[in-house]
Amino acid sequence: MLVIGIAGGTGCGKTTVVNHIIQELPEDQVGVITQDSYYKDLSHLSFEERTKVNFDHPRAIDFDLLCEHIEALKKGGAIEQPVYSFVQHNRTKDTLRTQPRKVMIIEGILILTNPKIREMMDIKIFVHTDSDERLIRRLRRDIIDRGRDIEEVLNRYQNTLKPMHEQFIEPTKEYADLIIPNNKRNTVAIDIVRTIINEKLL
Ligand SMILES: Nc1ncnc2c1ncn2[C@@H]1O[C@H](COP(=O)(O)OP(=O)(O)O)[C@@H](O)[C@H]1O
Ligand SMILES: Nc1ccn([C@@H]2O[C@H](COP(=O)(O)O)[C@@H](O)[C@H]2O)c(=O)n1
Repeated sequence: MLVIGIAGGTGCGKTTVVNHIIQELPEDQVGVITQDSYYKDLSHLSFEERTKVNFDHPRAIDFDLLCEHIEALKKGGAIEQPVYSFVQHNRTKDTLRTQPRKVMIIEGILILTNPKIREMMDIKIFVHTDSDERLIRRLRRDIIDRGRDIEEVLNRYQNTLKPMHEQFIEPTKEYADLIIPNNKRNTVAIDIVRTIINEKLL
């Protein structure tokens, strides 16, 4: 199994890049795991309390479960990937049965902060987009798709997101084998990653 990690700050375009990469690749040979599915279960907190959680700190992620799942997939077993609700700030009761594939892509802001997960990756990619562009994209996306308003996004950006990005996410660029500039849509980089994957699938 070829494990590809795709990291980068919020709004840099990780999900979009992954979707473009897997387009035209055989569905039964490539799988995706998203770090967002592994936010810790916060059912013990009220909704109000959950809105105040720092979701940009590595401790917000259940890395033990993520590691366990990657290990299981590598051994050929299927996993039950949790399904996350950004509206509820919590895991839902649903899970997504995820089968092992020849190529597994793991994407998320903090995936390169964890040494054990880095070890399990064959290729580490960091998607770079300037912070002003990321904030603009995040504002639009969170208001349209994640049930937020402008105040919520800007407060979170100033209070936790920006400092956590500087402390934890940006430094992981150093671990990347490949940095994809994504201020504009980068079809060349996507084609390169697709070529690498196609070689593995031959
Ligand atoms: N290269 C790009 N140019 C313009 N908009 C983009 C680009 N890549 C992604 N977007 C948009 O930015 C928003 C955030 O992208 P997304 O892929 O969800 O980022 P991430 O997964 O890194 O948080 C989405 O609305 C997406 O359509
Ligand atoms: N309940 C939550 C959980 C996470 N976030 C934010 O999501 C960002 C990571 O996801 P991307 O798709 O943008 O990479 C992260 O910056 C968290 O602040 C949230 O807003 N609410």
